Amino acid sequence: MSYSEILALSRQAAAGGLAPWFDARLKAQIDAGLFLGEDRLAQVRDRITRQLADYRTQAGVGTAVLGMSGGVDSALTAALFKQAGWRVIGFTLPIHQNPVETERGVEACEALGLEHFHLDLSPEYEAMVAGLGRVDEAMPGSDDTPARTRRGNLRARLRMITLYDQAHRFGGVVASTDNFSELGAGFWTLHGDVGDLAPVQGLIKSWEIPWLAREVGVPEKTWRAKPTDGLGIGAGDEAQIGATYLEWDITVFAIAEALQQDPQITVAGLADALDMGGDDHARRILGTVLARLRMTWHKRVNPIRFDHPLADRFALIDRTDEALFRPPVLRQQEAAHDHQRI
Ligand SMILES: Nc1ncnc2c1ncn2[C@@H]1O[C@H](COP(=O)(O)OP(=O)(O)OC[C@H]2O[C@@H]([n+]3cccc(C(=O)O)c3)[C@H](O)[C@@H]2O)[C@@H](O)[C@H]1O
Ligand SMILES: Nc1ncnc2c1ncn2[C@@H]1O[C@H](COP(=O)(O)OP(=O)(O)OP(=O)(O)O)[C@@H](O)[C@H]1O
Repeated sequence: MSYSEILALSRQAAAGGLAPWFDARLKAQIDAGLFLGEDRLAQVRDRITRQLADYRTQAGVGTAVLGMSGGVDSALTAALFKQAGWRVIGFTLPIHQNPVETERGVEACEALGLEHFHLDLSPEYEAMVAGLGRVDEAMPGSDDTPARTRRGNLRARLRMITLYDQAHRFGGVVASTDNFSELGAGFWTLHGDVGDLAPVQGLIKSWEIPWLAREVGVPEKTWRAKPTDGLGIGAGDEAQIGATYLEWDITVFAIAEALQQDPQITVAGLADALDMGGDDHARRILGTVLARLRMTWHKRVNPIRFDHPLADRFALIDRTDEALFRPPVLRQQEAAHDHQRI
């Protein structure tokens, strides 16, 4: 795998390359196998496809619906389902969208051989914003970041209402398109972005997502596109997150490495443990990453569950499902076995 390939696919090269600490760290992480080589990524792709195919036959469900935004995550997710033999139905659901994004979504449906529906949800969105205005004038009236974020989340949730309705109509499931970088950043909307099966949730956005997308036939225009939430909140994902996806992924891996070396490490001790010295840019990005992780931990365990005070009810139902009902591809033993195979 080439270092320059990672820089190109992550779009970091176009942004002027990496600052010194990130550059050195990326090279070390490539050597340590944290950034997977292309042969390993091909195995990852095959395993995900196999799991999706097994789930399809074992769970007795073969149709997936998903929103096609014109971005790489949805196109890759659709392609993986399709390769695993699913019927895949892509929905372009613009809400005051830049038409270029919608066109890319349509093009990806065509290139990947998906069935396609188009439904402009702008009127429904406007009605909802106006309706909320009856209890809260900020919703239609304010243009500050909190109001824009709330309206953005509303857009994501309106799409999800639509997709769940259509999944029911077709007797299928909603494919989830979220990735590992977004998971860490809390960069998705609760009850807006997360569907039923999430095949790319473990993959990093800077490298694994675009690499796999290119491999499985997602149009180049899409895997090269600037990542954007398309929710009208800010100027693209990276501007909103405060780091490029490559910087984000390197930093998250570095924090995990530091924790592995010293499980007692504190947030205050991280910059020194990571040898950031006087590199202000690296320290600033580390601060951004830590702040986002801290602000969003709860989203990653949503809903926060409080067990029965006198009995372990969740373990009880989990053991029952695992022993009697869960499709074999998801059972712990099978997953562990499958893990060893690759
Ligand atoms: N301590 C706590 N414990 C448990 N739950 C807590 C909580 N604090 C807040 N919450 C809950 O969390 C909610 C906030 O989370 P949420 O509603 O998700 O909203 P939010 O945190 O605003 O997350 C959405 C962010 O993701 C971005 N996004 C959205 C959609 C797609 C994409 C994309 O690019 O793919 C990105 C969007 O730009 C925005 O920055 C609160 O309203 C509250 O209900
Ligand atoms: N206009 C849209 N039409 C249909 N679905 C959409 C639309 N916008 C967003 N979505 C759905 O919400 C998910 C998250 O949105 P997001 O904008 O992050 O797209 P993406 O596919 O992740 O691409 P990227 O982040 O690279 O732009 C998408 O994957 C898609 O399933």
